[in-house]
Amino acid sequence: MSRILLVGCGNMGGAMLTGWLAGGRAASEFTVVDPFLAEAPAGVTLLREIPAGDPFDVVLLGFKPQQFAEASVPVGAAVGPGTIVLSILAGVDLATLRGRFPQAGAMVRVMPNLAAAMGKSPIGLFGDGDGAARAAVNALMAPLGTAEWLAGEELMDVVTALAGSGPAFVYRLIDALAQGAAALGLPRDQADRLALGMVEGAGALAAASPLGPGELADRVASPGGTTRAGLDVLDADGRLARLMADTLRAARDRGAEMAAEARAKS
Ligand SMILES: NC(=O)C1=CN([C@@H]2O[C@H](COP(=O)(O)OP(=O)(O)OC[C@H]3O[C@@H](n4cnc5c(N)ncnc54)[C@H](OP(=O)(O)O)[C@@H]3O)[C@@H](O)[C@H]2O)C=CC1
Ligand SMILES: O=C(O)[C@@H]1CCC=N1
Repeated sequence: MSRILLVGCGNMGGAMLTGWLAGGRAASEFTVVDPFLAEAPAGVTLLREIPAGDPFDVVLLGFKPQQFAEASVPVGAAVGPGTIVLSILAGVDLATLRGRFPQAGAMVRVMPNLAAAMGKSPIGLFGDGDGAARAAVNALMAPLGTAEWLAGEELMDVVTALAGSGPAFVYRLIDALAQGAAALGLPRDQADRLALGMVEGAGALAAASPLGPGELADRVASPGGTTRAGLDVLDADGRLARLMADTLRAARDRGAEMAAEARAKS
């Protein structure tokens, strides 16, 4: 039984809370501080300000990076030498976070996505603290998905682009597939259903298969068939690969800019 404080419980903090509760953690372990959140799940304490009293075991920073300079100040009162502070803030680097919470037992950057609510999020981790703190973070992340510690902090912005922002890129792809099918005459609602079902099944199959995505694509493509004709369009001049590389680079670079903005303000 831990005392866990969520500071900012919007889309992402809320998804993590949902995942933890669905994974069996007791609601009574959680306190949420959020200025306007109308209600918290049953049994979770909802407050408007950081409470006085003993430091929490875990504090999750769940507000936006642009709010860091102001929102992080009162949080210090909830952090002691035994506290693990987790930050899901895109960009904001470990040194900036540490500067604000020098007393924390461990400071760990966490990059999940909204599928944490279903226990299906990839999660990038980078931080300090000892082996016991790392083990505690691993246990905390387990109900939310698959966590991986990163070898260097510079990789955090890449993982943010891939694992954190990635769902939005996939949603755009699903939409574009449906739009393309609709342009070829399929009713739009039917195109939406089929595109989503196809992506769901393809993802599940890839996750269950020992084959990599390249090999799986080749299995779909019969020689001289329809798939090869489509793949030839995606692959011409590395079109899709270049588009994805540009997309991830833009997201990665924005993370670095946000880190600089937070550094300058704190
Ligand atoms: N959305 C996503 O898919 C992902 C987001 N992230 C990260 O998660 C964080 C939150 O993003 P997201 O959930 O999308 O944003 P939201 O705006 O949905 O959530 C932020 C929450 O923090 C609250 N808040 C604002 N100021 C304070 C304060 N001073 N103290 C406590 N709470 C405060 C907000 O309240 P109010 O709305 O009233 O201002 C809001 O409920 C960001 O740092 C982002 O980088 C990381 C991975 C994925
Ligand atoms: O868009 C953002 O900045 C956040 C971080 C990753 C997903 N959402």
